[in-house]
This record gives sequence, C-alpha cells and structure tokens, in this order.
Amino acid sequence: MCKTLCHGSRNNKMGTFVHSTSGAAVEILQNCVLGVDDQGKIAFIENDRDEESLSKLWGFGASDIKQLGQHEFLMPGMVDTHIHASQYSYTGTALDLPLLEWLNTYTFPVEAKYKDLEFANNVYTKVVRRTLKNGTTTACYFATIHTDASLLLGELADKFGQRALVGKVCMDCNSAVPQYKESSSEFKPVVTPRFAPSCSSSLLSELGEIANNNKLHIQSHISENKGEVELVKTLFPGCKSYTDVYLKHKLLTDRTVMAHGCHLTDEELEIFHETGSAISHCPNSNISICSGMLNVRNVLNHKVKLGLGTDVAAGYSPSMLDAMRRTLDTSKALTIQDPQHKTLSFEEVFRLATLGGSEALSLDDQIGNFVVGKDFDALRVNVCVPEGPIDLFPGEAVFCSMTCYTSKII
Ligand SMILES: O=c1[nH]c(=O)c2nc[nH]c2[nH]1
Ligand SMILES: [Zn+2]
Repeated sequence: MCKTLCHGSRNNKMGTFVHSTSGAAVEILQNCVLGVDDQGKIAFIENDRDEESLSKLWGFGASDIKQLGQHEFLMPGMVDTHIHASQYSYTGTALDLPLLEWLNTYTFPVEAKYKDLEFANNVYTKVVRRTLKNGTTTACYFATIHTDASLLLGELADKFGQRALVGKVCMDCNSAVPQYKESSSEFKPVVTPRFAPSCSSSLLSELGEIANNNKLHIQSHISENKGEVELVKTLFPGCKSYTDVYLKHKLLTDRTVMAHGCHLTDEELEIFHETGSAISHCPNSNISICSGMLNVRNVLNHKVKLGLGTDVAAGYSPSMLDAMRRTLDTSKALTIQDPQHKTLSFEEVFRLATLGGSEALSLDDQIGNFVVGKDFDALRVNVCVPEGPIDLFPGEAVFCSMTCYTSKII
C-alpha cells in the first residue's frame, strides 16, 4: 500500500520530523519512520520499529524507501495566508508611501496590466516558482480583477505543484485609476472583495451572498492603517466599526481570512472569535509601508485563528522564513514599548507559519503538520549543504535551535 517511506539514514537510524501540534508549538519526532500512501496521505508514523516488520505490516519494498541524510529533517510545508501574486513584479520597490497613496500610485496601474495574458503568464510563473523555492507549499493569492489571468494563476500553481487558493479581486470603486475596476454585471463569483474602501455596499452584499450559498473561502483586508480605518468610518457611517462592515455584509465566516488587522479593537477581535474568522499577520508589509504593528499575543489571547503572510508587494520578501523573522521582530518591538508584553517565542512563530496558517485557511484537516490521514506536505531541509548559508561546529546538535535550522531553507 505504501509508495514512499521517509526515515533516517540506514546507519544512524535517525529520521527527524519537526512539526507543531495543538498541544506543542514544536514537537521533534526522532528515530521515526513515516509512510505515505498512494493518495499522497500519511499512512503511518512509527518510532523505533525495525524496517522488516514495518515493510511486512505496510507492504512496501526496499525501493520504496527514501533515506534522509544525517543532517536532514522534514517539516511541514509553509502556508502563506496572504500574498498578491499580481504585485510580484515590483517587489522591493515603491515602499515610500502609506497604504492609500501606495495603492493609487503604484499598485492599481500595475494590476491593470493583467488584462494582457502574456504579462500575467510571465509574472505568475515567476511568483509561483519563487514562493515554492522558499518553502511555500500552500499560498492564498490575490490576483487582479481579470478572470482569465486569475484562472491562469490557478493553472500555473497546479502545474508547478503548489496548493493555491486564488482570488479574482472584486472592486467596483476606483477613482484613482478609473479603468481598473469593474461593473457588477461583469464579475464572477470569486470571493475576494479587495477591501471596504474599494467596494460598494451592494458589491459586498452580493459577495457575502455568493460565499455563504456556496460555502466559499473569503479573503480581504482590514484595519491595516489608521487613515484607512478613518476612511471606512466615513464611507460606512451606519457601521459601528470596520469589522462591523464585513459582519453586516455576511463576509465574516469560519472560512474568512482578513489581512493585517493592526488596529482592531478587543471588541472587534471578539467578533472574529465568535464568527471563526482568521487574521493573516503580514509584519514585513506592516513595517515597510508604516501601517502599524499587530499585537499577535493579544489576537491569540482572544482565541482568533492566525497565520502569517508575506503580503508581496507591500511586503518586500516572498519568503515565509522572512515573515517568521519579522513576526519575531515586531513582537520584540512591542516588548520594548511595553515590558509587560509577552514576546512570541520562535517555536510559536514556527507554529504560525505552518499549522496556524492551515487553521487560518480552514485547511487544517488536510495540511499543517504530520498526522495520519493528512496530506504528506513537507519540506526536506538539509542543514549541512556544501557552501550553505550557515556553519556547523563539531559536536553541535543539529536541532540546537529553530533559528538555526529554518535558516537553511533559503
Ligand atoms: O497591503 C495591501 N495591499 C493591497 O494590495 C491592498 N488593497 C487594499 N488594501 C491593501 N493592502
Ligand atoms: Zn494585501
């Protein structure tokens, strides 16, 4: 029954799997053997059993076995819960304006180019390949308002082997680049309202209806910067808060992921908890365009689901490892401001990049950690490659620190 088997080198018998569980931010399984069935699902994880009895029990032969090297381990693929594939072409540039000006000046003119499928094909191919190279096996993408190009992004992710949620952006208000918007008769039922300021109330209602009738995922932005929060107050005067805008339009469900949330109040976080909606924390973007600093500890204390996002291109890196590092930096900056703040640990951040992301996208029944029945979705990490980015020292335990081994993925 088993097609593949991963475990340690035959000599030292050390197969190591690093993952998170509901009880442990990081669990390190050593001397383990993991079997994968013909459907690509994890069939078993066994500890310290001899190869012969396992092969009899599970029906695999010697040629089915993949040996991990002495300095290798497996970890779950990382989940990018928020990335704009369409903005990849200008990553690392144009970070000198705050959100609303940034959108009008840089973002909308570039996104308008995706009516050209050749342009779309070039950028989308690159972003899928680059994120995969960085260890993102699951990505929740924003595309643009163009249906053909959005479908193409889905096809490319499939072709290169990345699990992708692709949202065709919906927006019917745009005074800055008037040709880059749609009228409500044109759009298809893909539930990605860009954010409240670029959607009319009737568009939001229609999208809420579509999402609920078809049990679809929903993604958008919320409370990223203070100017945006003020703008939403003036645009939706009948709503108590930014969160209330989405709640009133039935866009907060247990399949919703909202990016940023830097300026959400405790009251709003309670609504997130009650509705089962998730937040995508995008720390690189939040600092790059000076939006704010999300207090992840407070979000977790409210028992709100949370994953990490690169938010390319307001975030200048497509790497989830970068998102993990920036998450720690922001948490430490909050501790500098308030010594009572409980800084996130690197183990907690590892969890957010893997299992947390899968929960935020409601995919935790399929991915996020090594559990029998889930998809085998893993990164094979070698901490000792020739000319690699770090140095090992004699006698050093390979798994001495998470910061050490995650830095090998780049
Ligand atoms: O970081 C962001 N990037 C975007 O493209 C966007 N659109 C609305 N709000 C946004 N925030
Ligand atoms: Zn975004």
